[in-house]
Amino acid sequence: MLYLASQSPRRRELLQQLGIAYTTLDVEVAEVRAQGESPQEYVSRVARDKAQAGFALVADAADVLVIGSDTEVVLDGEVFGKPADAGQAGAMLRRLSGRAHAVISAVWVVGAQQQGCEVCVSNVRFARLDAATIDAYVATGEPFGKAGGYAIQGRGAALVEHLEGSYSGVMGLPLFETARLLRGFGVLPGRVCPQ
Ligand SMILES: Cc1cn([C@H]2C[C@H](O)[C@@H](COP(=O)(O)OP(=O)(O)OP(=O)(O)O)O2)c(=O)[nH]c1=O
Repeated sequence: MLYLASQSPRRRELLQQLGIAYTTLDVEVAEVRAQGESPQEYVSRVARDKAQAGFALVADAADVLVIGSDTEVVLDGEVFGKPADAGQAGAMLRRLSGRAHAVISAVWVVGAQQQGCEVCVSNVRFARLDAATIDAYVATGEPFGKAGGYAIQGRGAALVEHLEGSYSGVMGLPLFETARLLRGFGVLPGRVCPQ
């Protein structure tokens, strides 16, 4: 039985693209970067925490696998989570304007016998945004609940000049990496051949 430990509608929608049956679990984990933790270590740890919190809810059932994922925007070593209010959203978008940033997405699969993870890093360059563009975008409400205060799958697409990496990873669940991981657990058939 496959579970997705996520309340994110984007992740639920993305996982459906792989054509596998799964059930969602609502988990709440603290997203606080520990001292000395690199952005990548932090994102991976939070994704693992989510998968493990989900696993704790269903561990009694047989053959359980739980997916957990986390996505953060990173600029100059600083991790941008989800903006708490319009002021924070505007400040994040001003920082991202005219520059490239990394979007790190980690996915963990946790089972009783086995666990594994993949981390996906994409590079996103924003166009230079004037104050009116930022204010109008924040006013749409789209930045809320999104790492870095934008949604590439929504109106935020108009801010993104260039993407190198994984579109699904930026959106919240890197599907190539997730599928590769699930093949390793026998949830999907076949395997990805080395180059
Ligand atoms: C950069 C970017 C992020 N996001 C979203 C994906 C994630 O939902 C969110 C990052 O927050 P997360 O903390 O990774 O996830 P979440 O709290 O929304 O969901 P859960 O922990 O229950 O799984 O930002 C987009 O939808 N589009 C984007 O372009």
